[in-house]
Amino acid sequence: MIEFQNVGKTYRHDVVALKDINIKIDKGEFVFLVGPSGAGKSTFIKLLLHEEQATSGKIMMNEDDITKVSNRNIPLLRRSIGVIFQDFRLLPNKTVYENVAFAMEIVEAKSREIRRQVPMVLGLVGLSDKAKKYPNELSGGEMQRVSIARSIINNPSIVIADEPTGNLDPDTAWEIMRVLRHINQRGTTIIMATHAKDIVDVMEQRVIAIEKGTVIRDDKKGVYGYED
Ligand SMILES: Nc1ncnc2c1ncn2[C@@H]1O[C@H](COP(=O)(O)OP(=O)(O)OP(=O)(O)O)[C@@H](O)[C@H]1O
Repeated sequence: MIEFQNVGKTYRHDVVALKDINIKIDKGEFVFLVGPSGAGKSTFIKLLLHEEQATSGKIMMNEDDITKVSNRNIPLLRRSIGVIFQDFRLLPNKTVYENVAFAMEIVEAKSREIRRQVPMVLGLVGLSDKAKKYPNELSGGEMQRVSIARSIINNPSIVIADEPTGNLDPDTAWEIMRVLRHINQRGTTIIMATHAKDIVDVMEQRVIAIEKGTVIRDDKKGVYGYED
């Protein structure tokens, strides 16, 4: 469960990115975050990851107020959240298998666990036959599936996807959405910031629209609602 209580974020020089945000997201929800460029979507995500500090308010994640988390515990917080980016961010000198395994190595998982989990998760995203390939031998859709595998390998309760289909053609984008929906159906909360109108309109999931730093819509089965 995630809850924003009266959350505001003002950057330097009085740039107000978010003001008085009140949002509750339950475990297992699939949420689209939409809004024009500069509306505050990335800031919302950065606050969840503790990459930026809220200026006011509380952000509850499960039972904890993460605005109060100590520096020592930030890595632990980040581990409970998987992240997927538009530009994949894979390690070019590691194979598909190694890219995913690396996310387990940094949390000091046992080798036996790694050997068991990585093939399972690669199977889940449909990449079992690409385990030995390097990122430059993959298509965009395959690279994004590696990044999804990496995001879920440590079993986070939440996955945040920031424009995950932004670099993909429409068919490949839908492949990625099927994988994300599958992960959501296994119980993982998904928060996806996107400008992909077609995807939002067809998926009929919760849509939170942010404009000029405030939530202007929050619909259970929402639509994109913009022309771009
Ligand atoms: N580090 C920063 N310092 C100062 N202002 C910032 C910083 N990051 C973002 N902003 C400002 O905060 C506001 C919200 O930006 P944010 O990146 O959250 O928007 P966004 O909705 O993610 O946009 P996009 O769809 O283009 O990614 C904008 O006015 C932006 O210029």
